[in-house]
Amino acid sequence: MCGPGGNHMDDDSAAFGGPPRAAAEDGPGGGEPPDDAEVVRASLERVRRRAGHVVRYFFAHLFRHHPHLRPLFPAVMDDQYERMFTALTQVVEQLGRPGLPARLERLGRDHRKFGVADADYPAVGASLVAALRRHSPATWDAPTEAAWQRTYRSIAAHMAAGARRAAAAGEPGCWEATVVSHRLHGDHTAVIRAAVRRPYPWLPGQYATVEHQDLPGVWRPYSLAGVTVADERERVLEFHVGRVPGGLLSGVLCDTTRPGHRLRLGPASGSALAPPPGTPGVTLIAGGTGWAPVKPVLDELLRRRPAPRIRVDAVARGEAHFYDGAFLDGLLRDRPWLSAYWWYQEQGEGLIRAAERLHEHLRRRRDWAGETVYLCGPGGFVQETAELLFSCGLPPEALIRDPQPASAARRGHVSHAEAFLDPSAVHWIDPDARIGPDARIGPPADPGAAPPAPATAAGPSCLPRPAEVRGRTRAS
Ligand SMILES: NC(=O)C1=CN([C@@H]2O[C@H](COP(=O)(O)OP(=O)(O)OC[C@H]3O[C@@H](n4cnc5c(N)ncnc54)[C@H](O)[C@@H]3O)[C@@H](O)[C@H]2O)C=CC1
Repeated sequence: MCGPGGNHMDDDSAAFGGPPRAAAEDGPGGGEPPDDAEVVRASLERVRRRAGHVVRYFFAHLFRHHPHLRPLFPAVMDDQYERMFTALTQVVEQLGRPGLPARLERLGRDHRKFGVADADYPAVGASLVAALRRHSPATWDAPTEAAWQRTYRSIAAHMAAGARRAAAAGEPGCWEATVVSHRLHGDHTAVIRAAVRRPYPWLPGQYATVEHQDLPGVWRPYSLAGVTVADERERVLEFHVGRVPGGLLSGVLCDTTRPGHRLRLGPASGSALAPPPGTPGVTLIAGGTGWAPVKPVLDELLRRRPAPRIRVDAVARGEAHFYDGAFLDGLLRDRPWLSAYWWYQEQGEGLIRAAERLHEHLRRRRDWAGETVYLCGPGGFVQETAELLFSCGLPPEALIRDPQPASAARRGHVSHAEAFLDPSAVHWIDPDARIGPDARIGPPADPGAAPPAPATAAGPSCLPRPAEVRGRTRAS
């Protein structure tokens, strides 16, 4: 399915293509004869440079033949074109991987928020094949069409199965939420709290897709920065939204959102969760609003018995951009043993100066053995920090992160010219990567656990207040 209104890659990522012939015939989890995947991959590669035309044709075909589907998509489709082709490419790359059927079922579950019905899947498949056929005049043949048909039927079957399972379990297609508070920090980051009137199952580290009443059909993923049980019926969800230049939803969420506005939320998704129990030492590294998923993971770690050794490193583009300072102050006041550093660039310094300070600090550490690192933030920041950690000796499996895959830019382009003009045009979070091999799955939080006793095993960098931390940082 092409993610009607779906604007994040998890909505769209498994939208087309899918498990190979054997999976279609044998049911979820079947084996893969390589031919369908190979044929489909080669066929997609041939239209890559005409991707812009392919996706426009696809949507025109879909809406011409099935006009009832048009309202499921955003009014302005430009963004959707790029996302659709990115998603299509991503799924095709994953064909034959063992995790794909389960991923597709999660995707089908998530698509319930759009109001997608079982009957819509064949319509999407027919338009997809029509668009590919139209743009491969010299190479399209009967075996290619048959491979696409089988692949698509299989993916649709898995998605529909996931949707049916969620419905049978009584899960709503989406959660209606009401904004209860909105705070804008440094004209850049909004902290939004929204209440839902029914249980919202989630785990620290997960994200939810969000739609605002003023932008129907525009869904974006935001990490859950916390879910508070207000009373028996009400849960309050916290989101941290950084303004994305030219972004649709982030602008509305930062600038015009007010208490009382209505949001809709998809189910909590993603598996870059807290490290497993028994992890002796955890370093939490956040850049900008990458703090959002780190906050509940930290909260969960602090509840553990015995508490692991915890170090926090938060990076921001300026002192005013530490938007959660009050929370952090409180945390450090109550837990003087907690090691926390804040890194930011001075006025006039380049954007990456703060990251460079953090990197100098990480380079000096010698205690990576047995350490688990949770890393989140801008794609470039995550990439560079991950490379640094590996060079310090951290094994890849000890890093939990939400990476933006290196190939994201390549996948995101919808026209030949764009690929050359702006080789790094894709900026949105890649939720699909969260369920890839880089993400590690941890246990649910233990909300009943008591707070940890002050630890004596704190490292040498135990600093009680951000101001002191910043002073120390500057000196380093
Ligand atoms: N779960 C997830 O994967 C989440 C990911 N994010 C991502 O984190 C980002 C946060 O954006 P903002 O808050 O606007 O952060 P920002 O643009 O203000 O950057 C924060 C800090 O990161 C460092 N940084 C930024 N780009 C860098 C680069 N290319 N190389 C080295 N250091 C760099 C800078 O030192 C900067 O001070 C967004 O891209 C968002 O998609 C945010 C929340 C959750």
